[in-house]
Amino acid sequence: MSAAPISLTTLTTMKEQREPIAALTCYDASFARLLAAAGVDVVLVGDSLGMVLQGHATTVPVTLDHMVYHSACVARGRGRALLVADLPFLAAATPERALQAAGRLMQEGGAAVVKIEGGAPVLETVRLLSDQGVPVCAHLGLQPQSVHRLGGYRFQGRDEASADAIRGDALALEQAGASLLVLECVPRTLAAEVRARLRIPVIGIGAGADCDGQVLVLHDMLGINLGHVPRFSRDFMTGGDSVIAAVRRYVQAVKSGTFPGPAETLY
Ligand SMILES: Nc1nc(=O)c2c([nH]1)NC[C@@H]1CN(c3ccc(C(=O)N[C@@H](CCC(=O)O)C(=O)O)cc3)CN21
Ligand SMILES: CC(C)C(=O)C(=O)O
Ligand SMILES: [Mg+2]
Repeated sequence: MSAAPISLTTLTTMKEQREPIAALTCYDASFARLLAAAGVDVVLVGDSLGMVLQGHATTVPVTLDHMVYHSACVARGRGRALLVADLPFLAAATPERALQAAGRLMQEGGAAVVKIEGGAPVLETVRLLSDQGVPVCAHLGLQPQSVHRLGGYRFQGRDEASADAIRGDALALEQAGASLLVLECVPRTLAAEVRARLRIPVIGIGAGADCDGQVLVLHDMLGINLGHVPRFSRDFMTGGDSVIAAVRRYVQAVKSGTFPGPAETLY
C-alpha cells in the first residue's frame, strides 16, 4: 500500500484512471486509524453521527460544535486518508455563515474538504468557499438535512423533471468550484450520466455501481444498527473474523466493482 497522503488531485487522477474511490464515514481516532490501515481513501465525518452515535432519528440536531469535535478526533488518526467533514443543518444557510463554519472545521477540526448539502440554493456559497481556498464537496440527491421537508428518506431523481434538476445542479456546482460530489439515493443510470459529464469525482451512496467511488455509513457496513439499515448498504462483518478484515473486504469490493451489486441497487 502506498504511504503517500491522499489529496484531491489523487482522487481526480483515480477518476481519470477509473480506480474506484473507497470512502467510509468515521467519527473517532481509533476507527480512523483502522480505516486508513485497511486502505480506505476518504474518511467522511458525517452528520450521520447524530443518528448512529447520538441516537437521534435525523441529522437535524447535530451542531457545528459536534462536527468540529469529531473531526478533530478523526484528524488525529486518519493517516493517509483524506478528511471530509459535513457542514451540519443550517450551517450553510448564508454564505457568510458557511465560511465561518468551514473555517472552524478546517482550523479546529483538521478537515481537508467541507461537504455541503444542496444544489441551486448553495451555489453562491460554494463559489465563495472555493474562492477563499476551502475545498468543497457538494451533495445532491437525497439530502437528509431536508428530511422534514421531504417527509422521509426517499430516493430522488426518479422522474424526468427531478433527474434534470440533479443533472443541472451537478454541472452548476462543478462550475462554482466544487471539488467532489456525493450523490445519495438516485437511480443508477442518473448517477452514471452525472459521473460521465463531470470532471470532479462523483462518490455514490445508494446510487449504483457506476460512480467514481462509494461511501457507506461505517456502522451499517459493520452490522451495528439501531433497528433500521438502508437496503443499499451491505454488512461486511458477515462471516465475521475482525473489524479490519471487514473494512478490507469493503475496500476490495469497491475497488473491484462488486459493491454495490444487484441486491444493493434499488433503482
Ligand atoms: N445509519 C445510517 N445510514 C445511512 O446511510 C444514513 C444515516 N444513517 N443517516 C443519514 C442518512 C440518512 N440516510 C438514509 C436513511 C434511510 C434510507 C432508507 O431507508 N431508504 C429506503 C428506500 C426508500 C425508497 O425506496 O425511496 C430503503 O429501504 O433503503 C435511505 C437513506 C442515509 N444516511
Ligand atoms: C452518508 C454520507 C454521505 C453523509 O452525508 C453522512 O454520513 O452524514
Ligand atoms: Mg451527512
